[in-house]
Amino acid sequence: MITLENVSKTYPGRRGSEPVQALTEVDLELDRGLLHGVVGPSGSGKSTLVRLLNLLERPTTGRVVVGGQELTALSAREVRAARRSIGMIFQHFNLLDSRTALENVALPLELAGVGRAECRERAGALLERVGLGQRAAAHPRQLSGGQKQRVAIARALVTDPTVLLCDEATSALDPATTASVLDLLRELTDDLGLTTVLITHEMDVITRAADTATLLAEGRVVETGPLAQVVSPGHRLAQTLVPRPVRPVEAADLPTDATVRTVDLAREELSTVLAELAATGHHAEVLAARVENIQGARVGTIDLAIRQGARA
Ligand SMILES: Nc1ncnc2c1ncn2[C@@H]1O[C@H](COP(=O)(O)OP(=O)(O)OP(=O)(O)O)[C@@H](O)[C@H]1O
Repeated sequence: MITLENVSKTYPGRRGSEPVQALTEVDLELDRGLLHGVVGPSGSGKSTLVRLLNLLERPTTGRVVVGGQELTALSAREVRAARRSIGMIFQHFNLLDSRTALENVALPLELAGVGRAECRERAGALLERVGLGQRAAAHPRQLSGGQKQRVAIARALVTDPTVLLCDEATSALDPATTASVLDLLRELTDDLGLTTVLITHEMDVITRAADTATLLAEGRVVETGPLAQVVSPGHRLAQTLVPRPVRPVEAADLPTDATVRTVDLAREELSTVLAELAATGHHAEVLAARVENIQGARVGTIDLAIRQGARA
């Protein structure tokens, strides 16, 4: 559905400084109808990558193919037409405060020349779909962050796109609102058969909503694959996404003569560690643990207190 082939992006240097290599030889296949998460530290190229998918930025080299159409081979006019099948939402919503929620959602239809009655009807139906039917007449300043993002989602979907791009769409929201917006994106992806690409620096966002995960570092794809696969032992993403105990182990937690051994389920099996400890005559006790089930894979960490000798 979305293919990046050997894509590199270099920005010209600002005011005489060196050019910035934001992406280097990126190859990526994102299947239709799934929610794809892209994570990576600040400056790793996430925003650049998502902006290449609707040619808000042009790659320096390489091909971008979306829905069978090679965007990088189209004229400027053809790109504008192709963008109608690609919706986008942003961290700061980008709504017009002079317009009501309904008028914001209707804007892309107005710009496409759709008649007033149809604009209102389609925009109204989408506002209902995102749970804001009652707030159609409100202006953005009268809405909460989560409600504003729902309006932005409705606006992005009003032209019936097949692809939805989300650039840090939950980064300005509190955890509970983030969860409800992610659940909505998940639901819309499934119900409308969208291909959704979600860029984030928050790992929880990926584990809650995504079908696949891609890790970027310094402009390169380090790892990509189905979520259940990349959280299993031996994967870089497993180490990044793995939950840690809420509170580190403190000396007061520790029985006398004990040492702490942290078992990272992304790297090793608990049963193997326990068997090895038993074989060498050690006794293990759980001090702290945080383990989650991510699409059938158990990930997390367990802090054990280890003592020589069998249980007293
Ligand atoms: N328009 C631009 N001109 C010059 N350099 C840019 C431009 N946009 C991004 N960059 C640089 O390209 C690199 C990748 O930036 P990008 O915004 O894609 O990363 P990111 O992973 O989204 O970071 P963040 O999480 O901080 O938003 C960075 O070094 C950044 O400074």
